Amino acid sequence: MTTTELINQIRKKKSFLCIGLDVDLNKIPQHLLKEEDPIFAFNKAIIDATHHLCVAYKPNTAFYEAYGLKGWKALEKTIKYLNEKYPEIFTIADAKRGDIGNTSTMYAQAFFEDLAFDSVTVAPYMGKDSVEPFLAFKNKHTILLALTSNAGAFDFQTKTVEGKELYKQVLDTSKTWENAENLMYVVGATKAEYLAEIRNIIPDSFLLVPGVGAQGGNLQDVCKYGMSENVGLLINSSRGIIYASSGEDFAAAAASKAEALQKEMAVELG
Ligand SMILES: O=c1ccn([C@@H]2O[C@H](COP(=O)(O)O)[C@@H](O)[C@H]2O)c(=O)[nH]1
Repeated sequence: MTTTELINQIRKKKSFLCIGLDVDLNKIPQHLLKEEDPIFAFNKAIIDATHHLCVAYKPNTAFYEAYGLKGWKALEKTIKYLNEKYPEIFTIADAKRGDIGNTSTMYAQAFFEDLAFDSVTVAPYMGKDSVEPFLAFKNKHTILLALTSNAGAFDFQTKTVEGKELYKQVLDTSKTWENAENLMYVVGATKAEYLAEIRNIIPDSFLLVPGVGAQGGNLQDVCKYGMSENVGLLINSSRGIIYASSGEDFAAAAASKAEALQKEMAVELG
């Protein structure tokens, strides 16, 4: 999907909501456990109930890898279902990959070609040659970790190196890489006060913003400091939406949580 198509979807749906599909078999409604593929059954119900309220879904691959082959198969079925039934949806594999060049190429093939995701999250710390193999894919997006939502972000990302915070070095340096137009960045909603300075460095780039909901980030603050002319935001909520109820009504309950966020987003979009 191109960035222009994503922006059009945001305007049409009045939403820049990304729903995180972080499926934990201990948290999904227990009646689904008798299904042949409980993870896919859960995802399908959530997607069917919420697709009109969001523009993106973000399965975090850890939640699938944890269940071995059956988890990976459920991930494969989920992305295939999204691509076939809801091709207008932007898809994010939250996999946080990145390695030496030839290995990164294989990761990129896995997520962009085999699974056919629109984007993948990538860690920047192995540098240019670890990220450029992802950037080489046309109309695919590499979402680089810039300033993450967790407390550990302060261990390295905000430390000053050669007169500049490390996350700012990531933003500045990555802009010079080949096919940098295919970059987006992760900035945690819990770090909203950093967004104004981040926008000075990358005024137009799309930001994936996790941390609203269960982690306590605030949507209005993110919009105040982070919204760009073309919106430029995908705000993610995972647990806060998908585990709204553990009963038979789980999909409807998820839709109502998603709708509450979508309505707040519509206000922000004006
Ligand atoms: O900085 C980051 C980067 C990624 N994440 C991921 O986003 C979701 C958040 O889930 P919630 O349940 O809404 O807290 C999850 O997959 C994280 O691994 C993040 O939280 N922060």
